[in-house]
Amino acid sequence: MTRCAVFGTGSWGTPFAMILADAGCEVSLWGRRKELVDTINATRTNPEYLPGIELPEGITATTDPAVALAGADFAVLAVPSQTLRQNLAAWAPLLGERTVLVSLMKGIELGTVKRMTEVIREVAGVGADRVAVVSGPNLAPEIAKRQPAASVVACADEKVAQRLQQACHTPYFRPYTNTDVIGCELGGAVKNVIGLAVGMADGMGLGDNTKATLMTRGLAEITRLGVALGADPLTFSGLAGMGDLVATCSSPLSRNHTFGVNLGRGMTLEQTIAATKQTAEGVKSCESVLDLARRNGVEMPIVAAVVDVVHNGRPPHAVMKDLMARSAKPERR
Ligand SMILES: NC(=O)c1ccc[n+]([C@@H]2O[C@H](COP(=O)([O-])OP(=O)(O)OC[C@H]3O[C@@H](n4cnc5c(N)ncnc54)[C@H](O)[C@@H]3O)[C@@H](O)[C@H]2O)c1
Ligand SMILES: O=P(O)(O)OC[C@H](O)CO
Repeated sequence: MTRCAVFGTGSWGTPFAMILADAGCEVSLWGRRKELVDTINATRTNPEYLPGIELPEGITATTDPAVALAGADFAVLAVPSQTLRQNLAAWAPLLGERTVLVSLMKGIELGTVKRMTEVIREVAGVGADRVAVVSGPNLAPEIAKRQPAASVVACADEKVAQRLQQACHTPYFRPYTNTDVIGCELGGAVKNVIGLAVGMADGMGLGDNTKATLMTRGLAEITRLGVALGADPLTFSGLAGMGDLVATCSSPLSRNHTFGVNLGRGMTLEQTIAATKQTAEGVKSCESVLDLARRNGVEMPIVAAVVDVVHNGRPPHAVMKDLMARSAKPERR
């Protein structure tokens, strides 16, 4: 039987553990808080992140990373991106020689501008064939209700991607394989930033033309960055690109979208942060994405506008006006 360790008992780690268990894997779910771990084991629910959802029997929670990783074929990482490096440094010595590390995270590390698989390879000292990504339109509350969804499992080694695909394939979760790790990761990280921009437009009361414009030009920015970093441009018209962008930018379930709505309605950054209980990765990653783009000579005006609002305190309506005042251009260049 396939054994999986899932690190993170939050909004996505918990339903992903559910997917793996429903697909027939034995799952050990690591959490840092003993009270929550005990509650999960005692009640087979995670009342803090997935209230009202019964977890399958194949999941056992633990606070001990060594217990979680014992005999694990896959170690699935679902903690906030900016905490990965520090957490993984503690877990890496406990990894088996063949354990494949799977990133569910959609962020870019601040300062180093590294993708999560780059951080994983560096900290765990593993090759590209032992690192995979799962990314797609996967709003956790819908998956927890077992509503049909698809996703992409990407690994440089297609055979590894196929093994992971099998490990997380259920009647409600349909994973497709891809070998474009860079494209899948960038699609996930940058759509969060575009989700913030579309949320702001929503919050300002702007309509569907504005939102469609931000999404489409946002996808052009994602693709431009991806191509500069060696991704396959076709990845961005797939589930990890356009698919995830559509889900995030249109759903009130998206934390990034909701964060943007609150800013667009006139809440201050402090008020918005206080109102956000879970991880909205784009809030930090907008800065690292812009940094990554600048280091590679890629222009990302929507991402820059989001940074201006979120980190430089400019009002959303002012940055929207600036975006519209940019010089006229051909659609493709
Ligand atoms: N929620 C979704 O719908 C969804 C879907 C796809 C991908 N993701 C991605 O999954 C990743 C995790 O997001 P989430 O939605 O589960 O977030 P979350 O805020 O719901 O949960 C984060 C989990 O990490 C734990 N955590 C927080 N800080 C930590 C630290 N310093 N050390 C160790 N653990 C820590 C929290 O206790 C919690 O269990 C993000 O990168 C997100 O973009 C989320
Ligand atoms: O809630 P968000 O904004 O982190 O989005 C969740 C997922 O990434 C959607 O695929």
